[in-house]
Amino acid sequence: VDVDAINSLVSFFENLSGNFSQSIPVSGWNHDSDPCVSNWTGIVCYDQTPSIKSITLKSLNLSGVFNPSTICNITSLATSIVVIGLDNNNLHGENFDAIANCKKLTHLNINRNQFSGKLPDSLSELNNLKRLEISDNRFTGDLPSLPRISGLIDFIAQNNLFSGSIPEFDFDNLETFNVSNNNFSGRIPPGGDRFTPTSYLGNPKLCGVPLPNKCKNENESATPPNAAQNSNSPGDSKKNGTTSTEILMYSGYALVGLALIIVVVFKVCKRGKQKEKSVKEDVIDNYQSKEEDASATPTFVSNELKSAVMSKSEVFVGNSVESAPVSSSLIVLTSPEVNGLKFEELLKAPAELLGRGKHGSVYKVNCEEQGTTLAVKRIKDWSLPSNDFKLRMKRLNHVKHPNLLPVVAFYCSRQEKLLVYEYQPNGSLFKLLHGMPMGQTFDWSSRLGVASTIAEALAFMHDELHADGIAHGNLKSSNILLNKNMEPCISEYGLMTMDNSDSTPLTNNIFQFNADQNEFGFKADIRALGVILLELLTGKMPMVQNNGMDLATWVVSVVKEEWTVEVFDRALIREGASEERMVNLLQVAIKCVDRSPDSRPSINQVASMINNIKEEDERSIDVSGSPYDIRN
Ligand SMILES: Nc1ncnc2c1ncn2[C@@H]1O[C@H](COP(=O)(O)OP(=O)(O)OP(=O)(O)O)[C@@H](O)[C@H]1O
Repeated sequence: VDVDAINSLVSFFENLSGNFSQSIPVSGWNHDSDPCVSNWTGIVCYDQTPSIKSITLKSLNLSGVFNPSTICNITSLATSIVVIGLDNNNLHGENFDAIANCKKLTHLNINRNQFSGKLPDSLSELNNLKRLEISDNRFTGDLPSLPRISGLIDFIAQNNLFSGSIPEFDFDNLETFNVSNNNFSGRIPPGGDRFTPTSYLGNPKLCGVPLPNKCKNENESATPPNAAQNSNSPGDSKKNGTTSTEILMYSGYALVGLALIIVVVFKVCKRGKQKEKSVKEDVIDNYQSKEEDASATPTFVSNELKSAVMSKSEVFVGNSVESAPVSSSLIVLTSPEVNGLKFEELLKAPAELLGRGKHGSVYKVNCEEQGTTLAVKRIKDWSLPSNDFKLRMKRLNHVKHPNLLPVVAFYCSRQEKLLVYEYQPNGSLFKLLHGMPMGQTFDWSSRLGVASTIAEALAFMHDELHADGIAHGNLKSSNILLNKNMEPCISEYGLMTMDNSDSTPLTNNIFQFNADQNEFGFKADIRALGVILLELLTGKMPMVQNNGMDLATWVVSVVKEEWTVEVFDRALIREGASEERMVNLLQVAIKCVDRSPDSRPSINQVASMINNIKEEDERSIDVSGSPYDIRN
């Protein structure tokens, strides 16, 4: 790297760190070393030519000034840098418009800093920009004409103070778009409804689809459904000038609403009184009415079940699967956490809905007596003979693996089927991958660790249960839960009907397998694991993508076009994960999702391929490799 470039980089860093007034834990960034030879912190260089490819200095508590002129006015840097990442510091901006000279820039990330004022118009001259992240700052004023950047894929600008209207982006080209929590006003431009309301929420004067508040007319700004009519802020003259017809109309609505509320309250009171009466007559009714009282804590089961249980109250504790009659009893399997658990306690415990899946709902239930928190799954539409169910539970109860979440108790009657698990406090892999706040990273080695752990656990289960024909049947990232040590655990093994992603007809009864279906179940698990690997690699959700394809089909089509690197999660690219090993894992995933079940590898082959990649990753001291291959 030439001397001019080194001097400029040093002054760039001086500015960032407030002229070295802070001590920042970085190596290099001095006049005496070469950024590419001495591996300056946050610098990635090209392989062939010793020039700077990316500068990433995030979360270093830098509280000086980001002055792009120091680097973008130096030709050798301006024509080589593609990534600038400075997120999560305390930086202000200076000479920001010089950023336009860094013409090769594809990624600019300055999320979570202290930038204020207008975004410079020159930003829209960055023709190569693909991802612009400026969220959580204090930018004000109109957005520059960013739609001029034809290749922009991600625009992340939430939590600022931008105002004016949203420019007409080419929304079809955007993958991520977020302008929530700003002061934008007016109609959301055409095509903006490709994104969900969360991309726009928190802009009270914004209107139109996908937001619930409709625009009044062509040029009108927002009319939020519950907008306070007494707003007297400047610019609200239209609202203050509400016509008498409108006042009459709103009063009419209010009167009708009031009448409805009175009728409902009257009915509720009447019902409450009737209940009160029966309370005195019947113990079970007493229990029910208490539960229905508005002040009672919500629980998770129906009142019919409660009465049935309260009247029968059979509870079997310990390893009682063999001996217990199945109907109307909670069968507590071997788990020290829930020993002594009584069904009544479970039923009465406060419950909170965690989510509804295809096969039922899951509740978080706090059992104070046991000092434990459980997750109870209520299964819907499960017409399985109780004895088959009991047999399967018995078999599954004998196969234990540290990364497999066991059922700790279950209940099975004609009315209800419940599965009880220990509550896992750290959510699911799905949430970790797709529900994390922007910028929070799930790094490559952790992803590889998760992949290998799941594959190992699945291999163990397949080995143990192959002869019984019990595959997982519903493997997906929302069924991979993270325990208190953040280790992945497979949940719901062998309990559900299969997710029929292979479009092969299946029986409804998971206990009546023939040989082909047996094999099919295991092969379906391999495909499901392949999809999880693809989620880990791409960071994308498994469902249908914007282009109408599911994740596996999309990845395979991109790879066929030889655009392999395009599929990887940008967070991994930014982090500098080894492209070679990502490609290796991608190859494993593609084998797993092969359309033909017979062409898919066995779980032992998959586990061993992933382990090899992981071991290679651990061995490598990959400090000089170029992780970036961003196509221009
Ligand atoms: N033991 C548990 N601890 C913590 N959260 C759990 C537990 N079991 C399930 N959950 C969470 O509860 C939510 C609903 O789970 P559920 O299994 O019903 O959904 P799903 O996996 O999307 O669908 P399904 O399994 O029915 O096809 C999910 O977010 C899941 O991660």
